Amino acid sequence: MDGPSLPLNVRRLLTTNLVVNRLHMFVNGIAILALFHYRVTTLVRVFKTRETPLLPYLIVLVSEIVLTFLWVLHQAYKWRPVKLEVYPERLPGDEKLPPVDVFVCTADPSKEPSLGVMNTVLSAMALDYPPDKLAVYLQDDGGSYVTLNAVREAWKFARFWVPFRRKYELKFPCPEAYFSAEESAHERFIGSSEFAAEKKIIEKRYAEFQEALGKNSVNASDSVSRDHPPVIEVMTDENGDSNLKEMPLLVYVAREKRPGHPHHFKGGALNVLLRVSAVISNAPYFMVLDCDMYCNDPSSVRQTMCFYLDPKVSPQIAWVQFPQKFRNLSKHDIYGGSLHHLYRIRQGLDGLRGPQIYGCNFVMKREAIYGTDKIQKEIDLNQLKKSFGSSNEFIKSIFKNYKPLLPEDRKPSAALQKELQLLASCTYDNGTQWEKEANTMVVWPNANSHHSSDLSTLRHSSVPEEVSDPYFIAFAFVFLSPQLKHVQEVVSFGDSLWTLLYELRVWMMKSGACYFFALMNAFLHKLGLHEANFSLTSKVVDDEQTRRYEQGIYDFQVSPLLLNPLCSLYILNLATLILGIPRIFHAGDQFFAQAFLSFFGVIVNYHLLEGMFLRKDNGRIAPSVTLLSVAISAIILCCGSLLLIY
Ligand SMILES: O=c1ccn([C@@H]2O[C@H](COP(=O)(O)OP(=O)(O)O[C@H]3O[C@H](CO)[C@@H](O)[C@H](O)[C@H]3O)[C@@H](O)[C@H]2O)c(=O)[nH]1
Ligand SMILES: [Mn+2]
Repeated sequence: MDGPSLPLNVRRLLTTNLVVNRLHMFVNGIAILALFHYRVTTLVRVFKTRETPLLPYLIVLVSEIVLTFLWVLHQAYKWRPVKLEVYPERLPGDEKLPPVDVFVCTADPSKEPSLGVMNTVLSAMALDYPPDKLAVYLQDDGGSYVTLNAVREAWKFARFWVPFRRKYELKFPCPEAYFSAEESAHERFIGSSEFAAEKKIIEKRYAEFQEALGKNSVNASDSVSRDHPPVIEVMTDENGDSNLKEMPLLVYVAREKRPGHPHHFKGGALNVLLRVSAVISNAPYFMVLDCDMYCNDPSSVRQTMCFYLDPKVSPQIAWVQFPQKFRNLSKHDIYGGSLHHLYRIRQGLDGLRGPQIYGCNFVMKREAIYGTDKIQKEIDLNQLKKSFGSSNEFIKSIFKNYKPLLPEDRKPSAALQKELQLLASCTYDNGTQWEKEANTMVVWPNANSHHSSDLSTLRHSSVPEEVSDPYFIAFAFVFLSPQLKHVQEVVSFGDSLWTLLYELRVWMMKSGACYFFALMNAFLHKLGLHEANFSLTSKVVDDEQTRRYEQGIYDFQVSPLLLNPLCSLYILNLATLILGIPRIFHAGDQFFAQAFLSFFGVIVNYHLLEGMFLRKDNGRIAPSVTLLSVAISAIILCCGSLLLIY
């Protein structure tokens, strides 16, 4: 046995990366300063002599200030990269582990097929954790009987899957992943005939389960209701003779929905889950999963306990964030779906005060989100009601030693049912502090909010420079050094060089489309002209799209609104390159840098050119989008020429 003094987690400094990062920061910083020196002196000269129009210089200066500001902020990610290591095998015995509640959110069985959602639920139930300390809640924002039936089926299948996973220590807690993974052929008990026989039975049961869900999912979209009372069902065995202690708790929750009542999307769903679970299991920790994010490793919750049970680390942390890992990525990961740039950022954040929350796949302290570590015993009850709403039971649950109300047979008493109806009602948190703070805390769509940190100096040099000018070197350096740094990061992370191109493309596409609209949204929201909105991502697999993705062909079947700015920029860039070529021949190296940057943009984003003009398949950019973009870029080009004249 390992002695108690062995650490549960270790923070290893990535020294080589740290040195490379800081050196790069220093040198690149000096080059940026040189660039600003050049800019300011040129600007002063132009201002005095008025030899050329002033405006383009000012625009470039402002964009450079913004980019430099972003660059400086991003250096935090690189300041102190560390790697966290955990040793779950050193954790104390099961009796000392704290309970954990798992929250899974789903919203619409026609866009989020039941089989996938139930696989997420099953993967959480099959985690390597004491079953009497694990409770899985599925919150159904569709209020759909299709989902409720699917949970009942999942419970039946889980009765076999959970003990099977545990008995044979399978590496995949998610049945779908287990049955489709090649690695499952290397499981520990693969040689045993008993295992083989049992596996066969489970496989058959899984096939039956799949079939049942298939039948159940007919009319999935009609089953969705936006006007219904709360429905909460704790799964249990009807005959009551089996040993429930060996199964984690499984609870279906559909919070009340009424037209005209804001429901705050996933944030609202999580709030209801926090309240409902408080009176059922009230675990001090909760894990949040999106319905398509199954647990990939049976030990994941144990891994988080390596932080929470470490008395030195635990008081300083509110959550432990897992990386999101995607299955079925194609060889050419054209959309950067591996999210490795986020992994790299995480190493930096771990070295500071820890990562941001990604919106799912994290384990959080209940206390941290309640803010209750500050509550003193003597606090006034009315004060608490202002924060936590009117339920006495919920308020009692905040204090230590609270015993949740669910009896051992998992059949809620009438009193508990009444409490649950109250806690899952859509008006529960009206007027409370909770409504003001917590709903907005989780609801903000945070996907796509991460920049690829390495690239923000990309467009730094963009105004006439002669190759022979000494400042040209500074410009060239500021352009090249982030690219080289990006190469170093990608390669040292073990990714292929293609990743460079794909990450660059995704970054440019996000900048030209997503960030642009996000900015507009933020402005409109500030002006009160726009309500926060959320449209559910469809998880239904489209064969044609999958085929294109496998072949590394971009799919442009998205809203034209997103494509227009991107295509207009591309065409603009292409046009200036073509129009500028004769000038390069006349004026020689004076335009080299400009021409090179345009050329770089055209080449990196070649997939847009292809999508607009060369492809014929359904995934191409619609001709109407191309036409509109040509028109927009022509207008910008004309305006630009006018600007240059004055
Ligand atoms: O009204 C709603 C809308 C969504 N969801 C659920 O929220 C999750 C995320 O929705 P999805 O459409 O998959 O959003 P994505 O853009 O893929 O998700 C990103 O953005 C979300 C919102 O910030 C984060 O929660 C996710 O972790 C992050 O991956 C899913 O399980 C949904 O079922 C609800 O429960 N109620
Ligand atoms: Mn999602």
